[in-house]
Parts: sequence; structure tokens; C-alpha cells
Amino acid sequence: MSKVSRRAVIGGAAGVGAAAVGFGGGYALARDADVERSHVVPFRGPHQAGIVTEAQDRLHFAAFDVITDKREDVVDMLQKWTAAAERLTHGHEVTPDGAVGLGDYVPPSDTGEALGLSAAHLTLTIGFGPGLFGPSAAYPDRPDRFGLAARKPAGLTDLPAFAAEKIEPQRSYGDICVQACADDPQVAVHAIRNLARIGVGVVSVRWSQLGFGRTASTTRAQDTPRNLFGFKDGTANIRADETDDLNKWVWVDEADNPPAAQWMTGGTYLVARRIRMDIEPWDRANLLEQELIVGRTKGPGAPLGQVGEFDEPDFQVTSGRAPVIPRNSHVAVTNPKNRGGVRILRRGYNFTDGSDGFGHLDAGLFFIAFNRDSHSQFIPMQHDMSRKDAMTEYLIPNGSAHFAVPAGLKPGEYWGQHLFS
Ligand SMILES: C=CC1=C(C)c2cc3[nH]c(cc4nc(cc5[nH]c(cc1n2)c(C)c5CCC(=O)O)C(CCC(=O)O)=C4C)c(C)c3C=C
Ligand SMILES: [Fe+2]
Repeated sequence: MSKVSRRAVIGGAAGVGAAAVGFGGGYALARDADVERSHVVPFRGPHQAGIVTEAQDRLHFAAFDVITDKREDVVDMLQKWTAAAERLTHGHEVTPDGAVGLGDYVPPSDTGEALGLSAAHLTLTIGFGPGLFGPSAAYPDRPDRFGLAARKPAGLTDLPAFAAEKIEPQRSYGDICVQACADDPQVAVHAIRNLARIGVGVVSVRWSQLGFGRTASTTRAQDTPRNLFGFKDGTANIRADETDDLNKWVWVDEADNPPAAQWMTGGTYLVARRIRMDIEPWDRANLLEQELIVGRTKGPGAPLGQVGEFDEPDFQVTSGRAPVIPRNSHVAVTNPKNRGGVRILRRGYNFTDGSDGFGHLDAGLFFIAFNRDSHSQFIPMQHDMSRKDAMTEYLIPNGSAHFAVPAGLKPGEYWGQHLFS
């Protein structure tokens, strides 16, 4: 891999000029290199990056349909994707000098819009959908095109239908997903765009979603952000240092699958839900009503009846004879104390996709969760939300997808290697 990054190419050119006028240029280059290094999230490791990685500020999430029946073409693309993804996460071009250095008469191998930008903590996380293994919600009559049916983990089904959702197939499902997260939207978009370009003829983008303003924290160093209802979101999320809970609730264990699906060990399941939020009616609800729906205060984000954001919710406290945290509040429905201890790792983003033509914002939360077994974690939680949660009145889920996210890569491995070999 080239050691020259997009940023260093530009910085290097500037440095030559600076060196000519004094030693300040050298200092600037060294400092640039430090900044550069700190903007890179390691691509390889026991688990894929982009799951417990400190949540970045921007998202470009893409779901792809595989449009070929040739297994070798899919493997070839995954190998090319891996090489490109590793370079992109290091702040490099897709191939060395790929944007402008390949000559006048070939299409550049890198689209170029990230030239001069740092790696911006880019992470690229891949997942495989049910449709890669045979029939699925998107294509019920599809055969097992790649001979993978026996390797499908039992946990990887299409998500069921939930009450009060309006799922649009053109915003749902997918054979492969790539979650690109970065602190610069242009870096995330550039990554997805270049992977889509590399995959031409093998995959086509089925749907994609941009997100801004993370709605979760995955480390204690991060402040809790706010969602578009104006509430702190992510307070009670699983954090990167909660190793026991991650092992229990996020990472797939060897014991979870038979030998044919061991490729999922160390992986996790990704749930994606595009949840439109009825912003205008919400804005007409009074503050107390909003807080009773969430189960927390809007200012500090404390559980009702408590003072601080990180105080434990107490569902036994009553006022008169009614619980202070209503039983149908979002926190009461989703808190582990009321769900036999079950937790999920949330990593969603706000979105605004303009207006809907009727004067309403098409805005909401692109919910992303990682869990070890969606059937015993996310799915029952979502069923309860749909049936009991007062917040549901203001939510219209219209996109839905489920992916198996394999473990991280060792040196030399490519995305999907343990599934396809
Ligand atoms: C099925 C899982 C969940 C969906 C879907 C979901 C959507 C959703 N949530 C908010 C806003 C908040 N959620 C909060 C907490 C919270 N949410 C879930 C699960 C789902 N949310 C869990 C497991 C939790 C943690 C509960 C707990 O342990 O107390 C909060 C409170 C702050 C926090 O802990 O994060 C808010 C606010 C919206 C707006 C939304 C869909 C658009
Ligand atoms: Fe929530």
C-alpha cells in the first residue's frame, strides 16, 4: 500500500515551498502527519470497525443488490472492495495516484472529490443480507445463486412485519450493505461512490441513506447527542469498554452456530430502519407530554423522577398511584430492567431528505443497531415498541433491512473470505 495519503500529497507540495523559505515547512509537515495519523481508524482487527468505534458524525449507508449469478465475480469484487476500503480508511486514493495520475485516456480509478481531505475517521463496515443465500423478501423466487444456502446462519432472516410501519421495498432489504461513517460527509460519500463504481456489473445500489448528527455515543468520552425530537439519544447505550456486555449482547459466539456458519463467529447482526418522525405534530405537543412519552427530561436527559442524565431509571417510583415513568414511555418499553436484561448497541443518525410536498419535513432517525441475535433482542423490542410505546404515534418506519456482519479481518484477508471459501 502506498504510504502517501491524499492529504500528504497536497501537504507535500506545500511543504516544498515552505522549506524553500525556512524550517517552518518541516514543522508543518510533521504536525500534519500527526493530525493525519489521529484521523485513521484501523481497518483490520478482531471485529469490524464502525461498530464500537467512537461514533463519527456522518453516515452514508448503502444496500446493494447482487446482479450477477457468477460466484467468482462476487469474490473478485469483494477482493477489490477490500483493497479499496483499506486504502480509503487510511485517507488514500482507491489506487495510488488514481484520481489524476493514470493518464489522459483512461477513466480515473478514484473519483477525486476526497483529494486533500483527511481520512476523517472513516470506517467501512460490510454486511451480508438474506438474499445472498437464496430467496428473500426482496426476491422470493430467487435460487441459491452462489451455493451459500447451507452457510446461512439461522439468525439471518428478513425482519418480520411490525405493527404501525409502512415499509417501502425500494428503501428496504439488500444482498450486501456497506456502512460508511466519517467525520466529513464528503469522505463517507466518496467511499460509497467508489465502491459502487468498482462493483459495476456485479452489484447495483438498491437504496442508500445519508445521515448527519449521530444519535448514539459508543464511548464515555463522547457527549450524548440529540435526535430531531430534541432529546438526548444514546445515554444508556452499550459502550466500547463494556466488554462483558459486548460479548453477551453484540458479538456472535462460536456456540451460536453450527460449523457451516462459523464464519459469523466474532461478527454481529445489523438492523437498519429508516424511521420517519412526525416532526410537526411533535412540535405541537407540550413539553410535559414529550417528556412523558420519552420517559426522560428534555434538558439534562435524566430519567423522570431523577436528576442526572446517567441516574438509573426507577420504574417503581409513583406519584399518586401512577408510575413517574409511564409504562408506555419509550424508556420503560426498551430499558433492560423491563426486558430481562436484554440490551442492543445503537448507532443511528438523524436524517432530513427535504420535504414531502405537503409542507412536512421528510426527516427522522436512521436507526442502526448491532446485536448478537436479532430474534431474541431487536425483534421482540420492536414488537413491544410498535404495540405499547407512546412514541410510536409519532414514528413511521418506512425502510427495513437485516444483515449479517462478519468478524474483522486478519492481515491479507478479504471481506467475506470465510463465507466464500
Ligand atoms: C427497537 C429498538 C429501538 C428503536 C426502533 C428506537 C427508536 C427511537 N428511539 C428514539 C429516542 C430515544 N431512545 C432512547 C433510548 C432507547 N431506545 C432503545 C431502542 C430503540 N429505539 C433503547 C434500547 C434505549 C435505551 C433504553 C434504556 O436503557 O433506558 C432514548 C433515551 C436516551 C437513551 O438512553 O438513549 C431516546 C430519546 C427515537 C426518536 C426513535 C425513533 C425515531
Ligand atoms: Fe430509542
